Amino acid sequence: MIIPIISELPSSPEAHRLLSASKTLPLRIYSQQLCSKQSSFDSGSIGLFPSNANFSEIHKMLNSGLDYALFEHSEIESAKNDQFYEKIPASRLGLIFNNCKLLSQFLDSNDQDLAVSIVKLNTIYYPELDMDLKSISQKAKNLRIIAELSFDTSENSLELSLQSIQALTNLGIDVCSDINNFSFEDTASSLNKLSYADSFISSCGIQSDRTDGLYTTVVTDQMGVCLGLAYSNNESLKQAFSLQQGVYWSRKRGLWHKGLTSGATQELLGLKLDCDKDTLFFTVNQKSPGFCHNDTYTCFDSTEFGNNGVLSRLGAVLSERKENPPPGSYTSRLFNDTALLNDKIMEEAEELCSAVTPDEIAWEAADLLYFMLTKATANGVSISDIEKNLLIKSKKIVRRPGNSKRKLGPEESESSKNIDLTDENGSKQAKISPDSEKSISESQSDNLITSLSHVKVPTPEGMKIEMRSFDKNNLSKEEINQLLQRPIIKADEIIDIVKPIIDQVKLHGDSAIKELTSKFDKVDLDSVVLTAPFTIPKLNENVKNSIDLAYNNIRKFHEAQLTDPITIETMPGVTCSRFSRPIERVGIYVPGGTAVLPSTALMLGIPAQVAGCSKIVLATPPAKDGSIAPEVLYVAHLIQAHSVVMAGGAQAIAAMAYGTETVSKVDKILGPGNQFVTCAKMIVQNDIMAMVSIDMPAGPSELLVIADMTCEPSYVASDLLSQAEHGPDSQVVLVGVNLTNEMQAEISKQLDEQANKLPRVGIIRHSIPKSFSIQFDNYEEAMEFSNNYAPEHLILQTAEPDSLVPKVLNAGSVFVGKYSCESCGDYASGTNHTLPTYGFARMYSGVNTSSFQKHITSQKLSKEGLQSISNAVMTLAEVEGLDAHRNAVYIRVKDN
Ligand SMILES: NC(=O)c1ccc[n+]([C@@H]2O[C@H](COP(=O)([O-])OP(=O)(O)OC[C@H]3O[C@@H](n4cnc5c(N)ncnc54)[C@H](O)[C@@H]3O)[C@@H](O)[C@H]2O)c1
Ligand SMILES: N[C@H](CO)Cc1c[nH]c[nH+]1
Repeated sequence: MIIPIISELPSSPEAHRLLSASKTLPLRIYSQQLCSKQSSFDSGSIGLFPSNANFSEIHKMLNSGLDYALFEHSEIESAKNDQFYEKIPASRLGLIFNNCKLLSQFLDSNDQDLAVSIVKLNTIYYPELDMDLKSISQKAKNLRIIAELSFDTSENSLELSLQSIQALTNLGIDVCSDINNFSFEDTASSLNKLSYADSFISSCGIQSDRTDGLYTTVVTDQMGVCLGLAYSNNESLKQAFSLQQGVYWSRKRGLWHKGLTSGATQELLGLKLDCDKDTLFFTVNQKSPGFCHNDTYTCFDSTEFGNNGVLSRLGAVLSERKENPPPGSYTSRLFNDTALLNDKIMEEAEELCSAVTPDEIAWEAADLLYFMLTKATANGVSISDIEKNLLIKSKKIVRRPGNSKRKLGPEESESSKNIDLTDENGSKQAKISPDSEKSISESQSDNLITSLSHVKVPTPEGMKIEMRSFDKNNLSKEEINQLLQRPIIKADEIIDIVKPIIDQVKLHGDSAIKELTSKFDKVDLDSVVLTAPFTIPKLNENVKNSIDLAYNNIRKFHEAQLTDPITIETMPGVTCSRFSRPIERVGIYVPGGTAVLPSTALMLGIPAQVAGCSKIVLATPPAKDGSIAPEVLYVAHLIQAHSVVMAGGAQAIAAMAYGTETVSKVDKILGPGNQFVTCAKMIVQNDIMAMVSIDMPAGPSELLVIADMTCEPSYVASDLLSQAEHGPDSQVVLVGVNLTNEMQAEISKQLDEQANKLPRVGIIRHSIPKSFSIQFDNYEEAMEFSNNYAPEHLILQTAEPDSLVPKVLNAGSVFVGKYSCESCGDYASGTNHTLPTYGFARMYSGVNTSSFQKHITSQKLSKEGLQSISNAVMTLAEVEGLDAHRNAVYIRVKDN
């Protein structure tokens, strides 16, 4: 390929055109002077330097994307600079030799690897006479050899020069020459210049493998999205190169300047050949609507970009929003509100740091990408600009150690026993001192207000795992209110994911469930439902006995919740009663994304069975091998489930809400789950067509422990960890009543020690920094805080825990005294573990027997009863202007 040498900035339109054409070629050489004017380099840039050049400058350039640094070999030799070869990495070094002999000698005597060599051929070159060059090209297999032609520009010699270029190309040697030796003008030869387009053709070495002699041409955009296939020949290629546009050879119509009539032109950005030089690769900036004759962006997908081009599409949409902001567009709002955009970037970055599972990480990374690209677009930076920088960074020869700018080193925490949560901008979030006096200065409090409930920085490995610690005496009312809040859930974004899933299941039933299960759970199901009787693999005896014990206790407690009908005579002859009836068809969701939960199957199935529901449908995600855990199947058998739906997430909820070919429709759906499950429950509950109700909205698990000086520190720590291990968003709270610093330090030590021995310590490193302890002076204040927080689980580890129970106003379930650990309630004591979270304990109860029942009232009035109530009913009906109501009484009493 031809490699132009560029020594000065273009001053004429022709020079500009030559320069921009040079940038489409794979390589170009810049003088030192031009190199020092560039802060970053396009891919394929080579710099020409004297041997006494400042090496730190050259390093900077290599770090900024310069591909190779070139030096005159003779200068290095004469400078006797022994360390020269140590200064530039061999893979980025090139040497210029004055003739073939010198290069040959260098190759024979020097074990120095080179990336590039340039051999100066000072006259018109006749390859058939130069045996040296032939032998060098065979000898130097891994070395790129470039011949510098000093053209004889007399008219006859120009033709010879083109022949030389072609002959060198055939030897696998590139040709470089000063860009001023070329011209795009038709009259190039009369100007004593070489035609740049002809030189390009002669040097590219393309050969057709087709009978019609055309060159297959792959066309992509800057992001590598394939737009389609076209054909070229020498004529079209010359046009493409000289116009810097997409010009091809149509097999039907001949020369085809893409978009000349439709306006969908292409700016040519890059031109290269494939490995065996029979296919061209054009990189273009495609103008709208696109490359395809069907007016789509690519020829391969009717949806414009297809899956491969999602980032391209996002880039295009962002640019479009910037140019033509539609009213009410959120992106346009971000363009105009830099502070909001910066806040969103920080928020999403923190969420990405907190993400643990691959799904969460992909989700959060996508959010962050959107906001990052919005910032880039707002400032005129395109995705290909970002890619260019990634490429430059990948070429760095000197790298920083890669330490974070955040002060989170273990040494620092060891020495100061403080965690200094300094954010990327250097602003303090909160200074935490577990063993020393807690204090939050005035100046910190502003930051604290935004960060108290939203600390998302996980504890790095090797650092002490500890909760943030506060004293209510150092906090304002507003700060205490901040602590009571749970993290904000991004409902809109989750709805955008869940709604299409529900619609898909509604529309395509079982086949949609199979498709979604394959997508999200990576399981290909043959059938969606297992129907009773179930085939249960043999269970370990101890496991089976434990499930049986739990079943009996939970059943006893839930049977006790069955209520007798109420019958009462409100007035003589007026009898009112209330009785319960089971909800006939119920769906119970047993989560299974990160853990198998037979205990949740017990907690939901037993009250349903006790209530007498006639059809219990259990849904749970299948394991990777498509099976359902034997423990869950055993529980399904114990609770006499009608069927097991082998699906999870929103698709399982939709299937039970609407029914499919094999999944039975239900009247109520109960059970916990992740944000997709919860969102789907909320959506189907609001769809009148589904006619389905739900138990309650659910969120990540929570626990609040109230402890005084009589508590056992190791028990407190173990309880906190038992809920912190559920998920990265779980929150645990220690409410201390007059705990000394020593006691707090002991609980903190126990927490760290126990956490580090747990297999789920990775999750705990996320959940514990989101958790906190807070100290109060008395039980009243502690209870008030707990009631305002409304925890899912409340543990009382105090001297007289029973005395605090009457003061509990809001909580899902209470665990009284130091032996009542929360785990017992999770599995086997008898109470239910499906409980309201997120503060919903203020108005919701946990799942219980009545969750599976409805209560029906009835009444019976005697003649006397009607007589005695009639005046009141008719008067009130009159007040409301509802005469038909009044008349129904009047017609009965008028004759008496
Ligand atoms: N409050 C309680 O009583 C209680 C009891 C047990 C579990 N939990 C909670 O339930 C939750 C269980 O969550 P889980 O994820 O382990 O199981 P899950 O069964 O709730 O969710 C798993 C399903 O989510 C779907 N899903 C995953 N990624 C998705 C995506 N990107 N888009 C759409 N759908 C996707 C998949 O279909 C998968 O089957 C946890 O938060 C846990 O703390 C609460
Ligand atoms: N603690 C959970 C309710 O928040 C339930 C559970 C299931 N398995 C263990 N625990």
